[in-house]
Amino acid sequence: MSHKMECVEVSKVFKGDGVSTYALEDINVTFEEGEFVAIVGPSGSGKSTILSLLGTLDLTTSGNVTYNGSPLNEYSSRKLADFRFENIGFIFQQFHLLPTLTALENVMSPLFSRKVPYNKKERAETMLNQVGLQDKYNSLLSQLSGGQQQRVAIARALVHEPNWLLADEPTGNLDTDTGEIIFDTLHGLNRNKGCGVIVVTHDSELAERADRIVEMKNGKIVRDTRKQAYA
Ligand SMILES: Nc1ncnc2c1ncn2[C@@H]1O[C@H](COP(=O)(O)OP(=O)(O)OP(=O)(O)O)[C@@H](O)[C@H]1O
Repeated sequence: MSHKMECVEVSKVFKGDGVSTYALEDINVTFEEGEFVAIVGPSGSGKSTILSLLGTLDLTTSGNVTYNGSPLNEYSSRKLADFRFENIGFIFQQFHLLPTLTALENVMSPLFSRKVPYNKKERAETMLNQVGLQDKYNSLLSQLSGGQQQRVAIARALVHEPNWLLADEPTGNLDTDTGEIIFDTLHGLNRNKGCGVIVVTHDSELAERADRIVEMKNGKIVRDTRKQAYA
């Protein structure tokens, strides 16, 4: 099975107070299995919206998002939840972690209600090791720095070994050096695990490190550039 994701004639309209906003307008784009993609563009251009649709956190107004050719609009909400668990990991600018739990508990949290054929604690420890937090298993989230918290968020997003990691401004709240470490962590996971990464960023220097840059403006893709593999 291929893990190709595709937007086919996708539009997303938000209606409120009698005003309709086209967040996305007739988007056609394909993301190939294992790609490392940056989505850039001005504020309000539709970057977060496309990420939400790819991750099935929201539905299209028209058009379809397909996974391995299968249209996600036709999935029941239960099937979508399973689809997300199997295929999608999310990270956000604000981490969305639980401050009163430890790093290890946060990483294990997506597995709490799931039956899985592996040891949950060992899996969570492996993930924390991969992001360089092997000495922080039992630290409370509130005791960690912003960069460490984001690394916990990455470990949590990857704990179920998704085929895609979708990241919305994961370096937005961090200083430049920490942002680079986070970006390099994502890159390493992409290279070593073959997990596709789509990252929304305002930072054009970070975006330059991706294999492909998709540029958005006013709900449309205005440029799509692929480059040589990251050295
Ligand atoms: N829930 C919503 N209700 C109404 N309008 C929305 C909603 N979400 C997004 N929009 C509108 O859709 C457009 C695209 O928003 P989106 O968040 O995708 O942009 P963005 O490129 O991610 O911006 P930023 O870089 O500021 O996060 C904007 O005009 C925004 O105001």
